[in-house]
Amino acid sequence: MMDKKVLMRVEHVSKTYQMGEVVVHALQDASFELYEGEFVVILGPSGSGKSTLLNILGGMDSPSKGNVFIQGQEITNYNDRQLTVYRRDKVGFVFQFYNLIANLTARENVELATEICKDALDIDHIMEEVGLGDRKDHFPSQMSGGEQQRVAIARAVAKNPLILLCDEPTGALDFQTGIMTLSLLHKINKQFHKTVVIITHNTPIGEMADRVIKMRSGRIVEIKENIHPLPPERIEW
Ligand SMILES: Nc1ncnc2c1ncn2[C@@H]1O[C@H](COP(=O)(O)OP(=O)(O)OP(=O)(O)O)[C@@H](O)[C@H]1O
Repeated sequence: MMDKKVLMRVEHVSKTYQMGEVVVHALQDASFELYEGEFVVILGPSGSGKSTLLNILGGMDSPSKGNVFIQGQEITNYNDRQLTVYRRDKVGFVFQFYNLIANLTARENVELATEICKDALDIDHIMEEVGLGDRKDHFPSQMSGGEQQRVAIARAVAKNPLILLCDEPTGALDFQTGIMTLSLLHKINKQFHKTVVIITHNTPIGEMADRVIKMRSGRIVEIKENIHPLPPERIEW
């Protein structure tokens, strides 16, 4: 990384769930920073706390302990209204199963997301950038899984967020389409200088990241920097 400007800081964050008599430690004492323009993969097996961490980063959940900052502002102090604005304007979400609205076209899906946020980018430009310039008027059911995921990525990017949070974005796709999706996220990361965070249990995806945060049983067990991240096209699983 040339310029390591801190975008987010996570300090001693824990999350516990009370399940009757049992306390589940979903996340224990996580601390790390995310830099501007960085590509980060959070890697870990099922149940290791990845979604819990991503939900906290995205302001969808709050920690039981610890503090989270974005650009020096503490989001763990935000009230509900401030959290709504944070999720709406600052964070782009990409999910495993796309979560598109079935009765809206690709373009309308993107448009809807941008209508509620402040600094949205030009929709048609973004649709071109994700390779859907000629598919804008298709409905989700008329598109392949990979195309639907590209709409979801366009929707997240068009908001012009500070950070893109992606939850198993290749989880529902075959290998080839998965690689194309990762290439697109890589391009968005470089071209738009957006911080991208992917959570996955798929180890090889870590090879394309600037840094890999490894989790096990609710804890960060390793943070590894890749001096030479692999181009997504060279990843295999
Ligand atoms: N709302 C909840 N109530 C109770 N326990 C929860 C809740 N959410 C998560 N957990 C527990 O916290 C732990 C971490 O879950 P989390 O979903 O963060 O893991 P994950 O790494 O994202 O797993 P997966 O890859 O399967 O989604 C698990 O033991 C899970 O059962």
